Amino acid sequence: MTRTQGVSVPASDLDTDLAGEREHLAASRAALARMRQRAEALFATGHDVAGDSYTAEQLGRTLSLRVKELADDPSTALFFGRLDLADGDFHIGRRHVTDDAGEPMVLDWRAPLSRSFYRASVREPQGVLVRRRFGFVRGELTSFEDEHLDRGEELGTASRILTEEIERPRVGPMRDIVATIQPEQDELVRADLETSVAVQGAPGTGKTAVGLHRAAYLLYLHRERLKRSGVLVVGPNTAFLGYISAVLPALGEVEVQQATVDDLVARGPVRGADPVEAAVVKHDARMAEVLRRAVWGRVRKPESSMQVSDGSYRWRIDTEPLRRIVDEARREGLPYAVGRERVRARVVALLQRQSEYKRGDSPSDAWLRRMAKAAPVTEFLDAAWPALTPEAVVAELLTDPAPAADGVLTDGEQDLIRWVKPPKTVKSARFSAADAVLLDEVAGLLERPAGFGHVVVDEAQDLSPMQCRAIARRVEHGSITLLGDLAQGTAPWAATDWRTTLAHLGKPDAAVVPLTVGFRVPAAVLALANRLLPALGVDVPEAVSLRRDGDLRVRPDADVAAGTVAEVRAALGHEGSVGVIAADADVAAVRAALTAAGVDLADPADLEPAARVTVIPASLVKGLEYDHVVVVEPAAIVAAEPRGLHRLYVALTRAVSRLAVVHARPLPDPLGAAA
Ligand SMILES: Nc1ncnc2c1ncn2[C@@H]1O[C@H](COP(=O)(O)OP(=O)(O)OP(=O)(O)O)[C@@H](O)[C@H]1O
Repeated sequence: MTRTQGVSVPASDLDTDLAGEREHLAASRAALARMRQRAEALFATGHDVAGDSYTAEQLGRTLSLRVKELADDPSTALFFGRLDLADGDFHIGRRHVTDDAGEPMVLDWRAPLSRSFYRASVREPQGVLVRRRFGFVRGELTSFEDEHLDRGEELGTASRILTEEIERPRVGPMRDIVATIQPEQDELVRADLETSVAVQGAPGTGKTAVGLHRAAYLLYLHRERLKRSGVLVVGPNTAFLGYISAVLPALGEVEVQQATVDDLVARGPVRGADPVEAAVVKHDARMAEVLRRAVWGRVRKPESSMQVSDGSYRWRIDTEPLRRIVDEARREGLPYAVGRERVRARVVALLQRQSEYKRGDSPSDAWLRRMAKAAPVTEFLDAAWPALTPEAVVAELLTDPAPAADGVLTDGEQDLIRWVKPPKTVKSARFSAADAVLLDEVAGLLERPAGFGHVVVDEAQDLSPMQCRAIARRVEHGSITLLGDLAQGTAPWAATDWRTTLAHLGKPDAAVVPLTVGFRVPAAVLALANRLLPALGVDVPEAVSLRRDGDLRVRPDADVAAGTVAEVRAALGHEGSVGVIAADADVAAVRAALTAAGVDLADPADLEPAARVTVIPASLVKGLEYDHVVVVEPAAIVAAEPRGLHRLYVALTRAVSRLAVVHARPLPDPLGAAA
């Protein structure tokens, strides 16, 4: 049963220790149940104790979240580690558990003291005498592993419990890694709230895991502040967001917003589509200047004086003061819509001064409001500083780009974005996904959006400059954790260096930190994928796999469908999930072949599917992983798009244990040469 490493104690002592730990686990579980009961009782009486309905609602919300947070999932370990320090020992787990007297039974992994669990080493023991890691099987404590740092014992990545955790078959959505966060990951997780950082990591180095744990850590440390502003996780698509959606709730965090960039900028349904060449222009950083001109180009120099009557008197403001008001407001650098109201307020202030002078006392608030809405004031504003909507600005630009784009975009680029058939009204315009990003840029010029305290951006290599700006607007006063791999960039505008991306995100000075230890892809599989790296045109460090176990098969087969069925059948002989990745256009045929062969297929959108086999288009597989991956016809995946080799690199690096490559056509060059 129990085998601890590096410790020379008799087996009976180990058993005693294990029994003691199990007792502590049972007592902690009971204490947690009592904490939950107390929270539930409070929840039930919340309405009676709250003074008014608003407070009752707030209190009810807080308490119901608290009840949710205190849920005990018997299948996961309540604690996974222990630190023996000179002045006592502490169990480290997913959340604080206290006994009835308020004494800690389990420390939250995010507490300052828990840091040593992840970082202490023989060289820097940080006061730790012994670090103990626990092994669990289905929530049952079955083993532990001690490192006597005080005696120079240190396991590092040789830890059996770490190895077992990494090699555990994957089923269902992504899991948290609190029990086994590695020191270089922990450094990123626990960076200050003010710190923005870009993490360049090869496939499977734990970037997504780091980003999610960082969000949980920041929420723990800055709960109140971040509750007000919010934390946002941006991912590449909804399949990915579904896959990661369980991690933060498992860590007790149920209030983090998760969105794709498209969700973030959506103002209405996407009803149009762009040819890729047009999308490339629309996503280019120069569009920011074009749109700035399109908006600010609407401000006109006042050409005439204004006369306003309040029923008793007629007031007049000359052209010159009106010009001054407009010029000054322009120079103040306010958002456009705020500037318009500023101009209105200053015009009314001039009228007020005249009235005071004439009448000898201040006009009433009602008078001020009436003047602000008076027809001549609004007419003046509409001419000098017209009210705008993002839709109207973008529609006008796409109908006739020249006024705003001349000198910024070439004639050819203007032709690409010009509508062939302009819509009759702005309302009937069929805006595309790329247009939504432009609409968002304009909305940001008109009014500043509310910002988040922290934003985690995953798969960031695929963000366009304009998408980066959309995120930047929402995190101007907050910080960013940027996660990505330049080698996995598949968008036409994919980043080739992080500095440029960071600049577009408004965090030009953020550090770029590499992660190179691979926790997913076995060494043999990684060796195959790494052959593609020199052809990908980016300068990134290779991952070094922690996994020696995996298996790689390359299967030339004139009948790809039959070969795929055979590989899937072989895969089903092992435990775990099976992902079949094919070029998007081939997916239907692959599904049909497997179904005809009697293989049950899971719906890719189903997070806890009954069937183990999922057929997934290459374009949607980013960020996901399966125990066994079958890549169908690499040549077709490469041929499907300009950055097809990058797409293939992504597909080949989804395997946790085994990869099979089935092909009838020759393998793409970098693979074929050495296969
Ligand atoms: N410290 C760790 N302990 C155990 N498992 C880990 C650790 N770090 C990462 N993993 C596991 O390795 C796998 C890959 O992690 P993750 O998806 O975060 O990598 P990634 O760098 O985002 O990969 P990709 O570039 O392919 O999106 C996941 O199953 C994750 O749980």
